[in-house]
Amino acid sequence: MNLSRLGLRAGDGSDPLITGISVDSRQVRDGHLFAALPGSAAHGGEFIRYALRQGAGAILTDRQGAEIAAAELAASQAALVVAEDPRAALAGAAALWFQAQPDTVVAVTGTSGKTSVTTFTRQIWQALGLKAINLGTMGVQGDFTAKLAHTTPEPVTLHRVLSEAAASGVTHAAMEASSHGLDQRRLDGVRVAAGAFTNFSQDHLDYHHDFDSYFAAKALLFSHILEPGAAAVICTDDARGREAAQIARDRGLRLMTYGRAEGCDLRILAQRYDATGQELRFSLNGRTHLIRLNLIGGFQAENVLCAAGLCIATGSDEARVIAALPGLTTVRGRMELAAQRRNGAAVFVDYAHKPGAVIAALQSLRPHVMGRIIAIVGAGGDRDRGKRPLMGEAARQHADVVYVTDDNPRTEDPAAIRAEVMAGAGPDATEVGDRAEAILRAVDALEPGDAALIMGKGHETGQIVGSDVFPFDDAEQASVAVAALDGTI
Ligand SMILES: CC(=O)N[C@H]1[C@@H](OP(=O)(O)OP(=O)(O)OC[C@H]2O[C@@H](n3ccc(=O)[nH]c3=O)[C@H](O)[C@@H]2O)O[C@H](CO)[C@@H](O)[C@@H]1O[C@H](C)C(=O)N[C@@H](C)C(=O)N[C@H](CCC(=O)O)C(=O)O
Ligand SMILES: Nc1ncnc2c1ncn2[C@@H]1O[C@H](COP(=O)(O)OP(=O)(O)OP(=O)(O)O)[C@@H](O)[C@H]1O
Ligand SMILES: N[C@H](CCC[C@H](N)C(=O)O)C(=O)O
Ligand SMILES: [Mg+2]
Repeated sequence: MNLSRLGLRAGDGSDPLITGISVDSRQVRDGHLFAALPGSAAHGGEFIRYALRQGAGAILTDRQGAEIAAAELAASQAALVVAEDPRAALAGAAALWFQAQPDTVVAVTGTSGKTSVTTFTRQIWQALGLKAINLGTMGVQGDFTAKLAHTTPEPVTLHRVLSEAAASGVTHAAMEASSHGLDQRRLDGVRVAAGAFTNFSQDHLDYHHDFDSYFAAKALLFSHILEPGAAAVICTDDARGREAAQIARDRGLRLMTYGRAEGCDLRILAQRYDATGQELRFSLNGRTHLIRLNLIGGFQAENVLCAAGLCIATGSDEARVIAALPGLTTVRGRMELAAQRRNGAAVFVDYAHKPGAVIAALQSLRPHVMGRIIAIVGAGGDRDRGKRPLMGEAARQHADVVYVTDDNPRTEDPAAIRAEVMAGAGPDATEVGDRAEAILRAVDALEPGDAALIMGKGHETGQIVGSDVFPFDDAEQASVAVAALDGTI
C-alpha cells in the first residue's frame, strides 16, 4: 500500500510503497513506515537512525522528532511525514492498513470494572449466538484469542488483532479503553458503536498528574472517539459519571444511564445476597425485572447492567439480553470462587491491588458470608509505596482475620514490603512471606460459614521475584490447599 493510501503525505511529495508499520525501531523491516512518537522516557526521534538502518521507507513523526534526526533524514531516501499529532496520524494509518474490524465494536472506560464489563458483554453476545470477543487486560478472549501486552494496545497491534478477529468471523467486540490508551490516541482509528463509563476513583496519578486530567482522558471516549448518533452507556451514580453524561448529550450521543439513582434508564432497585450469588431487581425504562446472578459482589450487578446496556444500545433484542444474564459466569480473578472446603467454606480470588479495591472487594463479599472473612493481602514491589499501609489497614478494618504475604516483590526486598503492609494491618495480622503457605494457612483456618479472599493477583499466573517469573496462580493454589487439607479437589 502506498503512503498516501494511509492518509499520510510526505513533505517532498514522494509516495513510497509501504510494506508494514512499526512503532518500535527494533521491529522495522525493509520498506516499513516507522512511527517515531514522543515518549515519556525518550523521543522516538532518537531511534529514527536505527529505523533507517533497518530499511525504513518512511518516517512519521512530529517536528521535534524530525529535528532530532535531521542529519540522518537528510542523508536518506526515506519519505518524511511530519504531523502535529503523530499518534493520531498513526492510529488513522493503522486503521487504513488493516482495514477490517468486527462490525460492532464497543469500548468501556472507567477506573474499575472495564475487564468485567467487556467480558460480560462478550458472554451476552455469545449467548445470543453471535461471534464475539473481549479485548483488554487479559488479552483477547472469546471466539478469537490472542495475548496482549497492554490493556489498550497501540494502534498497530490493536488493528491487527481486530482485523484478524474479523477475518475469523467475529462480528462483535468489546474492548477496554484505558486512560493511557485514550490519552495516547490508541483507539482513534476504531469505529466504535457504543462507549461505556463505569466509575471514577484514584488511579494512575503518576501518569495523569491530577484528577481533572485523568478524567479528561476518560472523557475523550465521548467527546472525541464516538461519533454523533453512537450510543453512550454511563453510570450516573457519581458526579464524574454525570459530567460524562453531559458531554455525551452535548455531542449528540444516544445516552443510556445506569446505576442506583432514581431516573436511571437501567436502575438497580434491590439486591439479595447468598453464598453463591445474588438476586437482582432492576428496571429498564420503567419496567421491573427480577433475575438471579451467579456472581459474587454487589458491584457486579452494575457491571452486568452496563454490559446489558451496551448490547441493547447496539441492537440486540432487549428480552433476549435480559434472558442471558442469569447465565453469566465469573470473570477470571474477579471475585472468582476458586475452591470450596468440604465444610462448605469458600475461597475467592480477586484482583484488588489498591486500597479502594481492597475495601470494595471485602465489603462486597460481606453480605454473602455468614461467618468470618479471612483476607490474604500483599503489595507489589517497584510500585507506589504509599498504598501499602493503606491496603493493610483496609484489610484490618474490613476482614476478620488477616494474612500479609508477598505479591510480585520484583526488585524490592519482600520483607520490607510486608513490613509496610503490616504497619497498616496491625498486630493481629499474621505475616507469612511464602504466598502458597499463606494461602494454605488461611484455607486451613476456614470454619463452616467462613470465606477466604485472596487479593492482589486475580488472573495473574506468575510471581515476579527480581527479574524471574515463577509460575503462580492464586486459584490453583487455593484448590491445591483444599485438596491437601480435605483430600479432594
Ligand atoms: C507510559 C506509556 O503509556 N508509555 C507508552 C508510550 O511509550 P513511552 O512514552 O513509554 O516510550 P519511550 O520508552 O519513551 O520511547 C519512545 C518511543 O520510542 C520507541 N522506541 C523505544 C526504544 C527503541 O529501541 N526503539 C524505539 O523505537 C518506543 O516504541 C516509543 O514509541 O508509547 C509506547 C508506544 O505506543 C507504549 O508502548 C508505552 O506503553 C508503555 C510500555 C506502558 O507500560 N504503558 C502502560 C502504563 C499502559 O499503557 N497502561 C495502560 C493501562 C493499564 C491499567 O489500567 O492498569 C494500558 O492500556 O495497558
Ligand atoms: N463496578 C465496580 N465498582 C467498584 N469496584 C469494582 C467494579 N468492578 C470491579 N471492581 C473491582 O476492581 C477490580 C478490577 O476489576 P476489573 O478488572 O473488571 O477492572 P478494570 O477496570 O479492568 O481494572 P484494570 O484497570 O486494573 O484493568 C475487581 O477485582 C474488583 O475488586
Ligand atoms: N497494573 C498493575 C497491576 C498490579 C497487580 C499486583 N499483583 C502487583 O503486582 O502489584 C501494576 O502493574 O501495577
Ligand atoms: Mg482491565
